[in-house]
This record gives sequence, C-alpha cells and structure tokens, in this order.
Amino acid sequence: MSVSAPVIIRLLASSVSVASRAGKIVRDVMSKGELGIVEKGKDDYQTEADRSAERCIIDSLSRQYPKARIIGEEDSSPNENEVSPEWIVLDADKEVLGLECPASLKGVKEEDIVVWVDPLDGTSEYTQGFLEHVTVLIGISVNDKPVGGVIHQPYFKNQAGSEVKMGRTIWGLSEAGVGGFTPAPPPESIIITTTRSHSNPVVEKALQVMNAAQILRVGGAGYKLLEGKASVYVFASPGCKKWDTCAPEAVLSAAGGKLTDILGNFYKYGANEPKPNKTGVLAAVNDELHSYALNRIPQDLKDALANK
Ligand SMILES: Nc1ncnc2c1ncn2[C@@H]1O[C@H](COP(=O)(O)O)[C@@H](OP(=O)(O)O)[C@H]1O
Ligand SMILES: [Mg+2]
Ligand SMILES: [Mg+2]
Ligand SMILES: [Mg+2]
Repeated sequence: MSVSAPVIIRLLASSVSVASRAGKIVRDVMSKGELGIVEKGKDDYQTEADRSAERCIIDSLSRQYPKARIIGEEDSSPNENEVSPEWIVLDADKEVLGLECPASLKGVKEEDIVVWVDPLDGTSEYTQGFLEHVTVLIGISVNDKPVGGVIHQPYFKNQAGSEVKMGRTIWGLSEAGVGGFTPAPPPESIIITTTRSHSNPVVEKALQVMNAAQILRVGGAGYKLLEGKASVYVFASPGCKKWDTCAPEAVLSAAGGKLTDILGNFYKYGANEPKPNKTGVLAAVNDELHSYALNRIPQDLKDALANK
C-alpha cells in the first residue's frame, strides 16, 4: 500500500477491501445455516454473521489505524469471539488508493477520524431470507461529518458470461464522487422507500403525506439508498443509529444527495454523539426532492419526534 497517500484515502481503500471480506463471512454463516440469533431488544436481532463480520472489520482496521476511533454496532468482544487470522485483511483497493485526495481532506490526521461500522445492515431481512436487502456499512467521519463511505452488497449478483460472481462494493468520497456503481437518474414520479420491518403509525403518517406514486418497503438503511428505484427515503421514527446512516450519507452526498433527520437537520458523527438517530431519517437524491419531502411533513409530527 502506498504510504504516501493521505490517511483518508488509505482508510477508504482499506475499508473497501475489508467490506468484501465481511460480506463473504455474511454469506458463509448463511450457507452453514447456524445463524446464532440473539434478541438484543424489541424487533432488534443479532446473528453470528453480525458478530463475526464486525470482528473482521474492526480488527482489520484498528491494526492499521490504531489512532482512529472505530465504533461498531455489535458488542462482540475479542475474547468471546476468537478472530480467525483469515478475517484480517490488510490490503487496500487499488482504484481508491489512486484517487486524487480533495484538498479539504489532505490534512486530516488519523486521530481526527471516527469510523462507524454496521457489519450487517438489514439483520431482520437476513434472518427472513430477503438477502438482497443486506449490506455491510463502513462510514468515515471527520469533524462530525460523514466524508467517506463504503456500502458492500454481499448478495448482489454480477453476471460475467455464464458465471455469477457474488457481491459488489460501492464507495463515496466527499468532493471526489462515487465508485462501484452508476447512480440512476431520479424517476419521473415520486417513489419513496422506507422500513419493511420497523414501521409504526407515525412512520405511516409521514408516508401518507408524500403524495408518492409508489412506496417501496425494503430492509436496511444501506439498501434503500442503493436500489436506484426510489428517490426519497422517509423514516419518521427513532430506531436507526449512527452506524446505519454514516456510510449511506457519505455515499449519497458524494453523489449529490442529502440525508438529514425529519426536521431537516444534519446528524453529527463525532465519537461522543448519541448513537440513536432520535429524530428519524429523511434522505433524497437531490436538494429539490429533499425540500419537497421536508415541507410535506406536518409540523406536529416534527414536533412530536423532536420532543420525544
Ligand atoms: N425500531 C427499531 N429498533 C431497532 N432497530 C431499528 C429500529 N428501526 C430501525 N432500526 C435499525 O435501522 C436499520 C434500518 O432499519 P429498517 O431495515 O427497518 O429500515 C436496521 O439496522 P440493522 O439491521 O443493522 O440493525 C434496523 O435494525
Ligand atoms: Mg442491528
Ligand atoms: Mg443497520
Ligand atoms: Mg446491523
């Protein structure tokens, strides 16, 4: 790996490589069929894949970037969950390593970085067999802002002739753009995406007011922004956490979109910020659609979430 590349570029390139490895762990646990499901709370599950993929990502990154703060969704202590040497990934994606670092990120130091890791986003869907909804998320933030993100889809099917290769990895870097996919132009009509497994009456009310042509209910924060069919993501509820939105926000904003809470405020991604995204999620592929959705949400609903 080029030691001369700025740390933000090296970390993004390392994150792209380790996300694929974590995706293979996610597929391997499913193929073995022993999911080891633990109920963390109401409608909130963890599997062996969440735990192992998290160890793979956190151990691999913390060995290379010991001064960065790395925060993962799952509490999987190394003692309980032995790290197999084949889970340690020290290579870095060559395409990302070759990127020109934006001037504003060249001086970032390792200790300025907070990494938010969601080893398996869409756990409910994973346990129920909606495997294409599952993603691995690694979000890189500096000064409270998501500046880099990796979204890996372990079950994306790449057709190469008669052969199918599983998995693709999408990345985004502030002021540099995105890679691994081509963002589709927004659909003509308003197509909204939202939760499949964590709805409630307030979530539904915020959807009703959107005057949408279609509502797509899919799992995971990562998948909603990738699917390419929807242009707005509305989730008027607490439940998502910083590791759910850091990588998606970085990728979306690098592609010209915007992710905020339901009140239109940006979340902060510093290490000491509260983990829950208490005031929901509102994301859109461009500013115009974001403003449209924000203006449609009734003030009393915004107030209710803010005062919860
Ligand atoms: N009410 C709730 N309780 C717990 N987690 C919630 C939740 N609402 C949303 N989430 C989490 O936010 C992410 C996106 O939710 P959804 O798929 O419902 O849109 C999921 O991440 P994980 O699967 O990584 O836990 C999900 O668990
Ligand atoms: Mg979870
Ligand atoms: Mg998640
Ligand atoms: Mg998760």
